[in-house]
Amino acid sequence: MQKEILNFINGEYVSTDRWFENRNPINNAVIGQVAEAGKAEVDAAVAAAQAALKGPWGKMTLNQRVDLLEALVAEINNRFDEFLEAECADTGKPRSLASHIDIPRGASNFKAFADMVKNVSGEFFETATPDGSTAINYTYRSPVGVVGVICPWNLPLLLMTWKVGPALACGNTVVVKPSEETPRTATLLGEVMNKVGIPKGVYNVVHGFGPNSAGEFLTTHPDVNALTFTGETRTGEIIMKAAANGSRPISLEMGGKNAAIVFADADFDAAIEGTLRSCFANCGQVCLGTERVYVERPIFDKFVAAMKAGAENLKIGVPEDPATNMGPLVSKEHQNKVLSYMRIAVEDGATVVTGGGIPDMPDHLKDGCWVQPTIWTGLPETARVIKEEIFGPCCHIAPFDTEEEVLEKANDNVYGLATAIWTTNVSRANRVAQQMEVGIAWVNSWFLRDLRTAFGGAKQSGIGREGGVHSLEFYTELKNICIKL
Ligand SMILES: NC(=O)c1ccc[n+]([C@@H]2O[C@H](COP(=O)([O-])OP(=O)(O)OC[C@H]3O[C@@H](n4cnc5c(N)ncnc54)[C@H](O)[C@@H]3O)[C@@H](O)[C@H]2O)c1
Ligand SMILES: O=C/C=C/C=C(\O)C(=O)O
Repeated sequence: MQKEILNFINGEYVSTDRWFENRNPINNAVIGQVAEAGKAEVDAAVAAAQAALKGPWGKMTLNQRVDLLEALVAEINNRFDEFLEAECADTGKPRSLASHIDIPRGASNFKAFADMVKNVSGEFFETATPDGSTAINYTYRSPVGVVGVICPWNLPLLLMTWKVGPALACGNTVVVKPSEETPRTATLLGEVMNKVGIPKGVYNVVHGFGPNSAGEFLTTHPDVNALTFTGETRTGEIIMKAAANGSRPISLEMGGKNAAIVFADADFDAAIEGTLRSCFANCGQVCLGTERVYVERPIFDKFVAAMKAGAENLKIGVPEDPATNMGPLVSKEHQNKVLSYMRIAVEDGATVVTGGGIPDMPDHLKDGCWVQPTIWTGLPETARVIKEEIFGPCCHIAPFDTEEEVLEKANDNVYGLATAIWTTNVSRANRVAQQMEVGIAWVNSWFLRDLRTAFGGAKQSGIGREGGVHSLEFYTELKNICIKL
């Protein structure tokens, strides 16, 4: 396990004289030191990214780029176990989860966008001209240039490559600022970039924090042509303001307070399995996860009882234990935030169906960032744990009687990222999904991902859509060329 985690600039690992701690959330032990990038390092990374655009990378054909991206996929898979160990060390998440979601998607994101750029077509019009002749009009896409990529800590490799994949596929270069909580896999990817022959300067990594650190230095850098961010809405607003200087495009994937809606005619077992996953997977640290569950009254009591049993059956433990279903939260800071909401729920009069505190852990894990999977009922819709994003393994379950009522409640939130609707009535599923004010609606499923589909949030959950051809809108500059014949 790497003890010193360095920046990756212009194809080389770069140290600095400022270090911050890298901790493992299962026991909060310091497992490494991270070299914090200052303004000089961010300037060097941006300059390297600019130079690469004018160097071999900028001169490559689409097919040459696609071949390199496909080589990236193969090499990430060759080093699968190293990425797995690094991701689990940073996050404490179960290996069973990271080996099925985080690392495979870390590779397949590159494949998805290599395929997309290979197969996407443009526009062509034959235009009659006033002089009786014709002209042809067609579109041509160019890279936007240097893309600043700011990433969160919950799915570090997946969410970083979800941005770097299309950016590189479209011929851009990137400067990545991973979360300070989870620096390892983005750093390891630098070795893979060098190994497969991605030219130096195409992929750069600068470590640090937000304000007055690498994050701010990157988002305010005048030579960064576009900014893509995934993280909290408040942070996204700050970055949006920074992007305004120089009128730079932004792509924002932000917070959520997602609702699951369970109708009485749902496949009960499927709804329980899917809702348990959407509430507790990744210790509830998934932006698409559920923190509000609305259940049609006839099955409410049975549903709450089944959710309680499922939550209490979750094995909380360390990544390497194959029986582990749920790991810790990412940090002490986040653990304190989630525990504060558990206190707030009780103060507001919630019935604690299960959880609400810290699980008993063996002595060697007692200092970890653990929290119990928690279910509440009985709160009014105005309660803070129903309005505010907690980003932990907790949900409030409430009954409803009509479609109109549940739509009103589910949509009454500043966020609008995702929803999961459980019903066997397809017409109702379609009707309800269309009326949900979100970017992503799953029916009888959750987190089922086709990377060609549009992905993003409505309201305060995001700006823009990425995925498939939708990523072209952000990662390319579209030009119309008109030739008079
Ligand atoms: N919509 C999505 O697809 C999606 C996906 C994952 C996570 N999220 C959201 O992310 C949040 C959890 O992640 P987080 O705690 O890392 O978010 P965060 O906003 O605290 O940090 C995200 C990143 O922004 C950086 N940052 C912070 N302040 C900055 C500033 N002023 N300038 C530049 N960079 C700055 C951080 O260092 C980090 O790398 C949750 O709200 C979750 O909903 C959304
Ligand atoms: O925590 C948020 C998860 C986001 C997932 C994706 O962006 C994806 O699946 O592409």
